[in-house]
Amino acid sequence: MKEKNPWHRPVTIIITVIGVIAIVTLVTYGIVLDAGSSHTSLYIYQWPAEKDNNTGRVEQKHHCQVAGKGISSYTATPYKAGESLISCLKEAKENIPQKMHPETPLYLGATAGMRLLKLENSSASDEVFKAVEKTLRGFPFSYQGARLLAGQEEGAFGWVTVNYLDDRLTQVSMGGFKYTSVHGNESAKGALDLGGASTQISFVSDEYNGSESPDNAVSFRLYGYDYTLYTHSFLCYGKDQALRLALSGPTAIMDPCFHKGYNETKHYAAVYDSPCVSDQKPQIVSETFIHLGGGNFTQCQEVIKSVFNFTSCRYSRCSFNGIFQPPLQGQFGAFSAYFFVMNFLNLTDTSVPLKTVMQKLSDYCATPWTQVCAYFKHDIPLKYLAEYCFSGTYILTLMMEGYNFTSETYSSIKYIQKIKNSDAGWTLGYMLNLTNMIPAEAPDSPPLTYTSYVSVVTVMAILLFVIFILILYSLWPKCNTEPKII
Ligand SMILES: Nc1ccn([C@@H]2O[C@H](COP(=O)(O)OP(=O)(O)OP(=O)(O)O)[C@@H](O)[C@H]2O)c(=O)n1
Ligand SMILES: [Ca+2]
Repeated sequence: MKEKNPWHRPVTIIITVIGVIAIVTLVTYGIVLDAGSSHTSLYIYQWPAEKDNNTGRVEQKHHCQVAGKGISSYTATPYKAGESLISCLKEAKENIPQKMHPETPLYLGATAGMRLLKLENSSASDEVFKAVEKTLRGFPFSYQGARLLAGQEEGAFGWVTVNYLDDRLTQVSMGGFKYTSVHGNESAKGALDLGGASTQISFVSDEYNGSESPDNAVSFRLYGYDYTLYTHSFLCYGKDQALRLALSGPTAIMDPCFHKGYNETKHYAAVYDSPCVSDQKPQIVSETFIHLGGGNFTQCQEVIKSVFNFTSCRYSRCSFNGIFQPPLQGQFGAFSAYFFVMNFLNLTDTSVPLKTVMQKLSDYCATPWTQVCAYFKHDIPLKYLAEYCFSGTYILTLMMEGYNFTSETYSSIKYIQKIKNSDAGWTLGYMLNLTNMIPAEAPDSPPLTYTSYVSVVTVMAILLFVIFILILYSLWPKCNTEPKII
């Protein structure tokens, strides 16, 4: 008779299946959509399920870039704002085990593009949110809302993300003694986020406790430490809106921030249909203007300086436009467009002296447009390509003139895109906050990363399985080979 394979026994199969399911369900997921002014991104995060409220480390599992522009661009056809999200949501379904869909929280946060639309046409912004909500509710996840983030939240959650991923918020426990590796104000890292329509600066400073300009203060208690964060979001000072501000000045015809030889006919509407510049629209009949490049870094700096107002400050000190800012302190992580632009320009190394950085940017701006085009046109869309001289100059001017970094403190900035495979940005901090994932008090045990947690659980599951098989084997009825004595 054919010997029965023990793997075919129902009990073995059931135990194996339960084991596999147990490993899979030990992971929890969360989805955040970042509805930015220029585009929307979907992020899937994962973390060990048993550690929701403790030290579990959240990691980015998947990123999907929604095709097309940001949701605020769909004012004429709001339903298309909803439709634009479908393909990334389908990707999310594929990337999260089906069983986990109903308990996966789904958030959408909109930033400066929708802030501007709300200012301009509040009912149009409501229509876009309705359309987006309809799409999100049509997916099997646990929909938690689509809302407009305040500039302060955007800045503060970006700061939380950077410091969480950098392990700057936790305490480490070793052999029963707790010691603090890095904590509190001295070691927290500031966050600089540059979007298309707004820009955020957030940092902790010993000289800021929130009493001066309280609107700029955000207080947290995280892992047993109190933080009072200074944060400000400048609406209209993201790089796309700042370009409009610069273009709307008197130098619109010969623009030193574009390469020599650049010559494009543009619609005035493309510059002025934004609340950031609508009051500056020239009273002329013509619908178009010719945008000519001058390719001069120094003149470009002057044009950009003119978009900042340094004349009045009713506080002890200000950045620009009369906004309070305490003295800069510590290291800074600069992400989003700060990274995209400086990475393209090959200028992310901040140990290079600022003077050299400026010289390199100046050389780049002076390169004729035909030469820039010929070199990069196969890799970079022409619209992006045309703007890098402006964007690089804007970044340096914003940092040096706006935020008061100096050639000495420039090296305290690090241009970053990802930290440990998770993108720097507000989305992770937003989700950590809404899922109560960062406790106010310090946990007793040291944090375990998601990967090490799953490894430990997998090893334990395999061990248990082996023990189970051994027990089963020992209880198995055996053939007695010895001759029976009758
Ligand atoms: N590889 C890339 C990707 C984006 N950009 C530009 O970077 C800017 C900002 O992008 P992002 O940080 O994604 O801004 P949003 O989140 O869309 O805008 P906001 O935060 O202001 O809502 C945009 O001008 C975009 O065109 C770029 O130059 N290179
Ligand atoms: Ca953004």
